[in-house]
Order: sequence, then C-alpha cells, then structure tokens
Amino acid sequence: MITFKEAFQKVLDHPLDLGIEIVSLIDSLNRILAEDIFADRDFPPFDRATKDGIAIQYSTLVNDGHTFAIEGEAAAGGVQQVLNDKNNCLEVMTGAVVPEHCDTVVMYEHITIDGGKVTINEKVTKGQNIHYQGSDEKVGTLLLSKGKKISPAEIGVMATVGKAIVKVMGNPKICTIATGNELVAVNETPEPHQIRKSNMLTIESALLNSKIEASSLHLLDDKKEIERELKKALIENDVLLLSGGVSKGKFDFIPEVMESLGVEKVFHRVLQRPGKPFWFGIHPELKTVIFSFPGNPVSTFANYHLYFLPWLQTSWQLPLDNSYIKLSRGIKITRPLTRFIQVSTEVKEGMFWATPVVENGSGDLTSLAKADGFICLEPRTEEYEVGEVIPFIKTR
Ligand SMILES: Nc1nc2c(c(=O)[nH]1)N[C@H]1C(S)=C(S)[C@@H](COP(=O)(O)OP(=O)(O)OC[C@H]3O[C@@H](n4cnc5c(N)ncnc54)[C@H](O)[C@@H]3O)O[C@H]1N2
Ligand code: MOO
Repeated sequence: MITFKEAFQKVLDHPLDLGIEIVSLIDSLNRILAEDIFADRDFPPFDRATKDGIAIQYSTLVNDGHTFAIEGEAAAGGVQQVLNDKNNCLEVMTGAVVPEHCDTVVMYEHITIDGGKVTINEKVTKGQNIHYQGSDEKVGTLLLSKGKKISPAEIGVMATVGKAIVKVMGNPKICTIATGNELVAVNETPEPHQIRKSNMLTIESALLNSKIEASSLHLLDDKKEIERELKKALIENDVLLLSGGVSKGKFDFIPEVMESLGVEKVFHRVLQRPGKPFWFGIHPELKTVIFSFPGNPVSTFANYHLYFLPWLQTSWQLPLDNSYIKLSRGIKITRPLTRFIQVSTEVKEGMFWATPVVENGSGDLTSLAKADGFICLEPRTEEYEVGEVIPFIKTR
C-alpha cells in the first residue's frame, strides 16, 4: 500500500488539459478567469464630481466674500459643461463631468443660495471633491490576471471594461456514479435493509460549488450491468467519480471491471483513514480519469476534498491551497495510517483553532454536517500537542 503523500502526488501527476470556454459575463461567476483583463480607458474616464453642489474656479476665492452667480447646471450623464465667466459657478451633480474652467467643487451643505447667488460658508481647498481622470487606473493597466477565481467583485470590474463575454478555464465532463443494491432514491421510502443514496448528491453539490454540473448514474451490484454502463461512461466523460464497490466484498466489482475495460490502475488502497480503499486510474486512450472512492460517506467526502479538488486545481494550472490551523486538543497518531480527522473550527485571539467533532467512524454521515473540514495528521511517536499548527482541509 502506498502512503497518502505518494498517492496524492500520483493523482497530481495525471492532470487533464481542460481547455478554455467562452461564457457570458454573468455565467463566469465562480469560474476561473482564463485571460488577462486590462483597463480599456482611464478610471475614472473623466474628472468626476464626487459631491452634489457647485463647481467653481478656485482662484476666484481670493476675493473674500465673493458671491457666485449660477450660470447653469451639470448633471451625471450630460456632456461636459463650460463655465463662461470665472466669477460665476455651475451647479454640479455627483458623477457629472467637472465643467471646463472649473477646478473645485463645493457641496450644497457648505453654501447658501439666495436669489440665484451663492455664498460659500466653509473653508475650501483647491481641487476638492474631484475624482481625477485616471487616478484609479490608467488605460492599458492589468486589472485582473488569468487564474483568478471570479467573484462578484471581478464581475463588476469586467463589466466596467465592457467584457460581455469572458474566457474561463474549461470544466471537465463528469459523471458521478453510485454503486450498490442497498441504495434507493432520496424521494423513496427505504425498506428496512435499504438506505437512501446520499453520497453522490453530496458530491454533485460540491461540484456545483466549483460551477461544474455533473451527470449521474446508479449501478446495481451486477457485473454485466457495471461493465456495460462503465464502458459508455468512460467514452462520454473526462472524469468518473464513483463511490462504493472498491473494498474486499464479494460484490465490490469496480476495480476488476475497470481493468477489464482497459483502465490502467495507478493505485488501489492508501495508508490513510478514512478513505483507505481508494482506487485511482486512467484510461490511456480515452484519457478518462477515474476517482473510485470508498463508499462510506465520510470516505467519499474526504477523498473528494483530498484528491479530486487538488487535481482540478492542477488541471486548471492553479497553485494548491495550503491551509493550517491550531490544534485545540492533544492527539496521538500511531503508525501506519495518515489520519484525516473531522474538526469544527473557531477563532480565538485572532487564530483559527480546530476541535475534533464527535463522530462514529466513516459510515457516520451525520458527522459531516458538524465539521468545517479535516485536519491531516501523519503518524509519529510524539503526541500532537495543544496549539500545534497542522494542515487543514476546508470543506465548507
Ligand atoms: N475486508 C475488508 N472490508 C472492508 C475494508 C477492508 O479493507 N477490508 N475496508 C473498509 C473501508 S475502510 C471502507 S471505507 C469500506 C469501503 O467499501 P466500498 O468502497 O466497497 O463501499 P461499499 O461496500 O459499497 O459501501 C460502504 C458503505 O457505504 C454505503 N454507501 C455506499 N454508497 C453510498 C451512497 N451513494 N450513499 C450513501 N451510502 C453509500 C454502503 O451502503 C455501505 O454501508 O469498506 C470497508 N470494508
Ligand atoms: O475508508 Mo474507510 O473510511 O477507513 O471506513
């Protein structure tokens, strides 16, 4: 059996080229940007008034007690106005182009208007209340780099530079496959010996967090059916995510069927808990990548986060996330398995701390809802101490 570190590396050694997709701006949310985004003009694109009030020429203020006649008004969305007489002012609205010959804006709260004449009541600084053209970014500046995850903030930036369509990293075509005769649909009432299938809905919803829509299959423990369905699935998809049927049971057909269909086993079984009977392979001609996770719900969930998500990051040519957390309780981990322990997290004195959740093994799927992630503990002779900083895999 190989170690977790070896298995992890082998998975990362088999990335797929997922290409690039072109999507509408709004559909790019939560996708990975596949192009650099530049400023198409100066930001802001003109000297912009930042207050509602009047625009004046500052030099006029040297005459104490000067009052300004109102020449007209400048509204946001209107072309630039011109102040004809420097002794006058123009009313100006936030977002309007600062009128020609004006260099200062005074807000309404600081002036009095009486009979069409304006008196300024507060000290004025030359240039106040103007957001100067190009003071945020100059035309041609790189605003967003390829590889960035697109959040609503990036959508706003791309909208302002006129990106109606966006290049994003391609998604793999994925089929999630549940196996086992004991499984019934969520809307069915299980017989006493049956359970509802939950693993693949967990995985399908996790994929939606990465904006990937997957198809799904349920295979009964019938070798012929498994063979027939997997053959099709291997051709039609880039990735298969399976759950169940990979340990030692008489009906655990997945590894042998995969190999009979020409899938190359990269490894089977890893020195880890949960998730030990994980089977990973690739079809050398079809290039399909197969993650066959152990069926216990915590094992499927753990291995999705431990292996599939880093594989996806690598296929998208992104760096891997490395998170660490402090341990709130001492733990002893003996050889030979790497342990992934479900923890809840809390912030104390500005640091994140992890506390193991109460759980009942890898079949206890209710424990998933108590945890914020897994801590990764390698076996070692000394106990892990309170306050020790350890790797953390976030799951929410
Ligand atoms: N003799 C051995 N037995 C087992 C070993 C072993 O090394 N030797 N490993 C154990 C470990 S660890 C795990 S994990 C499981 C994994 O077994 P399989 O991958 O073959 O999974 P199944 O037997 O099909 O299912 C296990 C368990 O999970 C439930 N399950 C399966 N699919 C779903 C689903 N889609 N939704 C909800 N629950 C699901 C299934 O009903 C079983 O209870 O093997 C141990 N045995
Ligand atoms: O993969 Mo198993 O998770 O150790 O129950």
